[in-house]
Order: sequence, then C-alpha cells, then structure tokens
Amino acid sequence: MKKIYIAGHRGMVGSALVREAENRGGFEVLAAGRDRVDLCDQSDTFAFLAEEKPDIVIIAAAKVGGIHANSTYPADFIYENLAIAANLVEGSRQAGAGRVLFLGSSCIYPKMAPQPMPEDCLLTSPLETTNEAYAIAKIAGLKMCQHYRAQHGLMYHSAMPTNLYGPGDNYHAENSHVIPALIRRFHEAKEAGAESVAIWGTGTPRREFLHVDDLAAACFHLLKLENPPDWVNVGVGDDVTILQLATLVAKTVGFEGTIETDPSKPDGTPRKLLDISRIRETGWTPAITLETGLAGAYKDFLTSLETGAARL
Ligand SMILES: NC(=O)C1=CN([C@@H]2O[C@H](COP(=O)(O)OP(=O)(O)OC[C@H]3O[C@@H](n4cnc5c(N)ncnc54)[C@H](OP(=O)(O)O)[C@@H]3O)[C@@H](O)[C@H]2O)C=CC1
Ligand SMILES: C[C@H]1O[C@H](OP(=O)(O)OP(=O)(O)OC[C@H]2O[C@@H](n3cnc4c(=O)[nH]c(N)nc43)[C@H](O)[C@@H]2O)[C@@H](O)[C@@H](O)C1=O
Repeated sequence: MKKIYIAGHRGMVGSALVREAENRGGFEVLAAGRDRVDLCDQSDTFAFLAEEKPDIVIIAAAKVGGIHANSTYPADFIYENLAIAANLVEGSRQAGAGRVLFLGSSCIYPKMAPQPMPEDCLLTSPLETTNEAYAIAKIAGLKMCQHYRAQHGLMYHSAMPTNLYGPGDNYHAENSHVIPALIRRFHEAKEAGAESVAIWGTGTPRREFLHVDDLAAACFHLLKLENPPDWVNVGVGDDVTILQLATLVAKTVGFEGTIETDPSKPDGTPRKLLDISRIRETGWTPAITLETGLAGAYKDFLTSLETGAARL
C-alpha cells in the first residue's frame, strides 16, 4: 500500500483529495495540520517528511484567495507560496518520495494569452497584475518539479486547475473567490429580503469553473500515468461571463431581486479559458456540470452554517 501525503488536507482541494483517496482505496493517507508541521518552515517540513517518508506527495497546501486577497496581500502570497513549494519539493526529494504532484493555477499564463490557453503559452508575455505574486510562486513550483524530474530522474509533475469551487470552500466576504462570495451574498440578500445585489466589476470577464471533486479525480488519474506531462491544464473547456454566473447563483439560491454591477471593483484578467486537450488525450474528462455543482455547493454552504463549520 502506498503512503500518500496530502499537504493542505483541511482545505477545499485537500479534503476532496482525501475523499477521493479513500474512495479509490489502496492508499495509506497521511494528513497533518499546521499544528504538526508549518510548511513555510524549512527545518520543520524537512524533519516531518524525513520521519514520515511518504511514497507520494500531493501539494494542495497554499495561501489561496480571490482577486481582492491576491492584490491586497501580494507579499504574503509570494513568500508563503514560494516557501511551501520549495520546502515540499526539496523535502520530498530528501525523504525519498518518488512521486510529487504540485498544484498550480490557470493564473500562471499571460494576461493576454491566446484563448483557450495551451500549456506552451507559459512565460510568453506579461502576467495579470492582480495575481502576479501568486502566479510567480506557482510558476516556480512547476519549474522546480520540471527541473527535479530532469536532473534527479524523479517523477515530479504538476496540474494547473482553473477556478475551483465546491464543498469546504472559503466564504469570507472579501478574501474568497467569486462563487463562494456570491453564494453567501445572494443567500444573505434572500434572508434579508433585499431588492438588489451588487457584484464586483463590470460582469463581463469570462471564467471557467471546475468542481473540486472533478479536480480530485483528475489528480489521481494523473498519478496513475507512467509518463505524465510536466504540467497539464485541468478545466472543463467552457466558460461563462461573471454576470451569467451571478444569474445562475441567484437562481440556485432562490434570490429573485435584481443584480447590479460595481465597476469600481477590479475585473482582473478578461478571460482565462484553459485548453484541456492534453489531459483529455490521457483519458480524463470532467463529469460535474456547473448547475449541478452549484446546487451541491449551496447545500454544503447551508450545512456548514448549521454546523458552525463554515469558513466565513
Ligand atoms: N480555490 C481555487 O479556486 C483554486 C485553487 N488552486 C490550488 O489548489 C490548492 C488548494 O487550494 P484550496 O483548497 O482552494 O485552498 P484552501 O485555502 O481551501 O486550503 C489550503 C490549505 O493549505 C494549508 N496551508 C496553507 N499554508 C500552510 C502552512 N504554512 N502550513 C501548513 N498548511 C498550510 C491550509 O491550512 P489551514 O487549514 O491551517 O489554513 C489549508 O488547509 C492550492 O495550491 C491552490 O493554489 C488552483 C486553482 C484554483
Ligand atoms: C483561482 C484564481 O482566483 C483569482 O483570480 P480571479 O479569477 O480573478 O478570481 P475571483 O474568483 O476572485 O474573481 C473572478 C471574477 O469575479 C468577479 N467578482 C464579482 N463579484 C465578486 C465577488 O464578490 N468576489 C470575488 N472574489 N470576485 C467577484 C471578479 O471581479 C473577477 O472578475 C486569482 O487571484 C488567483 O487566486 C487564481 O488563481
């Protein structure tokens, strides 16, 4: 049985990965919170990995947030994400882990990349400014895996997911991503009997949304490949405008008022649709539609409010 360390197992992605590992079976799952290991601390991380000696490591720990958090705390985003990537990749090598899967993000690609964005448009022109710090750290993590694979012959590789959503999301009013932010805002507006809800920006940017359970399935699919790409896009191959998304979230939540835009807030990158032909060629395809996924995410939000587990 392979021992798999899922770094960040309490997060939205990490908890989906733990569920997927348990459903598939055949893994001894190692999960350790910040109380056990601070992944920004090099000696702490090296000692933890040397003691536990996992066979496989999935790096789903990161400092994560939406457009506001990324542009407000760029120093935290670049430092913490560089430290986590460097400590886990080098610590895994020292501890003898034969396989590492690093999770990046679609924001690694240039702001004005061709759409849909193929893997090889990486580093061809400037990044979007609102998340440049985070993107640079994610590019460094991806490049570490690529170079460790080349120099050390280790099977270290990466997945670049598009915007994600699902159970266990962060519903913070300012620091969250757009889907959890809108679920909360429309829910609170419905409860308060409000007539209108404002969404950030112009409503015109386009985004692609992947359910976190689809991402978890893709990660375990990639871990089974004998010769995976150094990095591969993981998305659904389709996108919507933010206004279309807001209309869908309002319908899911049952909010019947009007939706207004707030152009004083940033739009971010105009479009970031991933080209997912490479992962499709390996035999993976997403299964959860946005409508179905949103219904489940709203249910999860209501349950987490009731149990007190919601990340507000
Ligand atoms: N959410 C999204 O839309 C997208 C996410 N991704 C990537 O997926 C991965 C997971 O994201 P997601 O699950 O959404 O994020 P979450 O914020 O939900 O989870 C991140 C996890 O990392 C842990 N963590 C952060 N810093 C440390 C540290 N110093 N030591 C130990 N643990 C730490 C957190 O621990 P604690 O619980 O203690 O805070 C948390 O459990 C990230 O790599 C992210 O870049 C990629 C594309 C889109
Ligand atoms: C996953 C990805 O996430 C971040 O990039 P982003 O795609 O810009 O993420 P976002 O979810 O915060 O916003 C998407 C769009 O939606 C609009 N929008 C409307 N109303 C709200 C709102 O209420 N909250 C938020 N957050 N956005 C809103 C918002 O103005 C923007 O146009 C990266 O920094 C980086 O972390 C990364 O990789």
